[in-house]
Amino acid sequence: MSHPINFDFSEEFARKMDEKDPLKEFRSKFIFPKVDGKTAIYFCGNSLGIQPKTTKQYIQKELDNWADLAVDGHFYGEDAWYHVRKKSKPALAEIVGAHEHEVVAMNNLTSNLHFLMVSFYQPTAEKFKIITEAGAFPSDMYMLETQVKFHGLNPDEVIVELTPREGEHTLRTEDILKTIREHGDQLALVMMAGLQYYTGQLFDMEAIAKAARQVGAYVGFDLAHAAGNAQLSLHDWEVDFATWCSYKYMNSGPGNISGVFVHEKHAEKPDLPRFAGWWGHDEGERFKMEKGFKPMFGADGWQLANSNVLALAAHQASLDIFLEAGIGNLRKKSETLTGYLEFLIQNISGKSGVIEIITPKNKNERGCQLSLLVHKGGKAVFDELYQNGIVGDWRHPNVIRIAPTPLYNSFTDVFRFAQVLKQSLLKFA
Ligand SMILES: Cc1ncc(COP(=O)(O)O)c(C=O)c1O
Ligand SMILES: Nc1c(O)cccc1C(=O)C[C@H](N)C(=O)O
Repeated sequence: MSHPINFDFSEEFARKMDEKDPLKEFRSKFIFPKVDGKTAIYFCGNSLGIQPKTTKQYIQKELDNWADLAVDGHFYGEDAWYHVRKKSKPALAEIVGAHEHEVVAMNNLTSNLHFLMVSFYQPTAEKFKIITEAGAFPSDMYMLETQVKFHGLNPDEVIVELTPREGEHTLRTEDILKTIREHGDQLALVMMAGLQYYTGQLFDMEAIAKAARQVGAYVGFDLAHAAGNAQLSLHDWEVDFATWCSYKYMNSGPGNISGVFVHEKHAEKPDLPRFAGWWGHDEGERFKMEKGFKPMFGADGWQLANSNVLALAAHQASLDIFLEAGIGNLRKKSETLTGYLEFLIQNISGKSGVIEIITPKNKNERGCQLSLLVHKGGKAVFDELYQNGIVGDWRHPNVIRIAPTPLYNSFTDVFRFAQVLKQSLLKFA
């Protein structure tokens, strides 16, 4: 069992923590952006992860293959593109806690949400409701709203939003489960974030999946903020489906490829509705160019189009770093790093309460991100942080999100952030 760490306020403490950090070398594998010509302290991996130094070389290799082989690159060479999707599977399976046949990298997150809804939202007169969290990321809201309308239904009658109790910022698991049971008879689907983008709350996906199953509803998660951040066991939790993006904690580049998980219990259901394309069709017969869609086994059967090779190359550069670091080791450091950030912020805000951390205190209910509700001078405080080279993000109306990532952030980064925060509060709050 690991011992709790006695955090302290000195720079010396941060330096010592960095010295003994078993993952400290990983920082040097990344390129840090600059603010006003100076290297930034980057806490925005929850929006866009930074670039691994190896990304260029991974992409260059595929550019060379393309230049040298052109169309032959699909079938020849050590990394023939026809099978390129297989390469990312071991790392993705480890990151989300799945079997390799349950995951595949493809498309973008919002597109995948729509495609998975086609399979897992089949409303009937009896079972038609969808439970989701209130204040979900807008793309998810628009996706649900338009999916419901596509079935000729009224979103106000179908979508049940989970809201925190009066005076609280996050959801209680017991309330989520109660809502699932209350709507059980009419519930078709629970479709929500695994980790909420605004509050940083990590939901108890295992309990939610179990409750949904007990009332005969499917369960799917948007893991944009959870994949590569929290430890996940999608297979064991019996989640039906999930999807995520790779440009946040997975550092694969702006807008880069998404991933999907489909539980193996759905691996061989050719009759499950889906919007298909040739890349989901049995790969042994794909080039027969015949009528009659035969889905591939598992998540691969949800692919539509041939793989985006350059996107996958950038993705792989980052996944290889993840495999080397190990998701368990990353999570261990992450808990300590975020605990340290919390400790320093609480001390700075003190009795004034000018900063309220709305992310849950319990480490099992959060990832690396802390969401700071700034009660006074919020935007000015945020701007001051930025002018001092600290990159977090501002989320309307009054939240600063700070996400120290275990791959490339240090304890000293967190210490420096706290110092600037203290100055900024003195000036503006
Ligand atoms: C929770 C969540 N859902 C959806 C999206 C949209 O993702 P994309 O634009 O990659 O489809 C994001 C981030 O932009 C997100 O954080
Ligand atoms: N993808 C983004 C973009 O192109 C511009 C600005 C922000 C984003 C994001 O990904 C936002 C992110 N999902 C969030 O949690 O705020």
